[in-house]
Amino acid sequence: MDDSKKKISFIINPISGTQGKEQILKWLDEKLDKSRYIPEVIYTERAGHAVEIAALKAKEEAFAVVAIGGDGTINEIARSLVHTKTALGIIPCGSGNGLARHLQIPMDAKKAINIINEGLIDIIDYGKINDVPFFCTCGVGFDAFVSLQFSKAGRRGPLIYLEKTLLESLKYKPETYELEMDGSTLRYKAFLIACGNASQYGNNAYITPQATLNDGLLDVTILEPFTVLDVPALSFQLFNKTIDQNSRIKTFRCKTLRIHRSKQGVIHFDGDPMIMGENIDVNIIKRGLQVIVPKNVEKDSSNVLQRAQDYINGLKQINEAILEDITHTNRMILDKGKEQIKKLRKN
Ligand SMILES: Nc1ncnc2c1ncn2[C@@H]1O[C@H](COP(=O)(O)OP(=O)(O)OP(=O)(O)O)[C@@H](O)[C@H]1O
Repeated sequence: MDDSKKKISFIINPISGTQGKEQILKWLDEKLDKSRYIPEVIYTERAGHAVEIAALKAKEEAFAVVAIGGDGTINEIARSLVHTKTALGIIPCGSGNGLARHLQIPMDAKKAINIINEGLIDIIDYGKINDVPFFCTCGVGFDAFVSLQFSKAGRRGPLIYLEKTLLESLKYKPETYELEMDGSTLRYKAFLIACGNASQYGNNAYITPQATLNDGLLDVTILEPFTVLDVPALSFQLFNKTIDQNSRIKTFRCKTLRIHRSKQGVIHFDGDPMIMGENIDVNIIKRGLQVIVPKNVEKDSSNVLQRAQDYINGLKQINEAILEDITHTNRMILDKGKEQIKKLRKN
């Protein structure tokens, strides 16, 4: 074996996102720099499998393990790579791709393979919610609640996520939380508390717009209860990277955060739900993960046009979800009406 070549493993999550993975495998075969890398491809067989594969590769001191999946797959791989010599690579293939978008890794798999060929490494922070690592965002409240609903939904993709979000937001009741941050304590009634290592949930929805991956700090966004009138501004600002300017939003930056709530409930880490107790500790571990990153990144690549396009795409999806919901609601009202007429006729 040629010792100058580096071992690199590609882990494919077959259920991530909506895109087929066969084409990516073809491009890998065509485009990966074989003079530099000795590649292997492994498909995950179940949730959690990528944690085991990545741990084995880190033990073998492979140069990198590349996630072909979304933030959930990245989370499983990266948690086994923290504080090792093995870097994380990403070929974005999920529904949201929050970490890849933050790092400006192209959504086009061919371009993402080129970045792996260049092999430039950066070292980034990661976070922990209680003992569970996260790399993008974690949180409590409505977004955690939706991630639980989403995991049960069976179908994946951004539209179904939005559809679920709209339906559930009508029923969701904000909770009161006590927050301890670097020595001070505050109480908030909040719709959600989002903690960002990176700036977005995915799909360019910037919930912690000022977060950076190398400041050793946690960016916290608290969304206080809001009315239907606030929704257009909130959704525009979410995609426009300016949600921190909304009057319903409070933002903080801290090293450690303790969230206390009245009862146990759901949290999310990188979009995956988990039940946790009343006390939740969130903190950032500085410079814990090596990642393959693009060479040329713009300071703020999402220019006004790109953001406007993201916003319009978001609105289109929301409209489609609302239409589908209205049709469904109308159908239910109609069915109920028919039943009542039947009953009246019988009486
Ligand atoms: N072979 C498999 N079968 C079933 N589930 C799997 C398998 N491999 C991985 N998983 C699980 O699939 C979940 C979803 O994967 P992932 O988050 O990468 O995709 P996504 O949800 O479409 O993208 P994103 O998180 O970017 O929105 C992960 O939490 C992981 O545990």
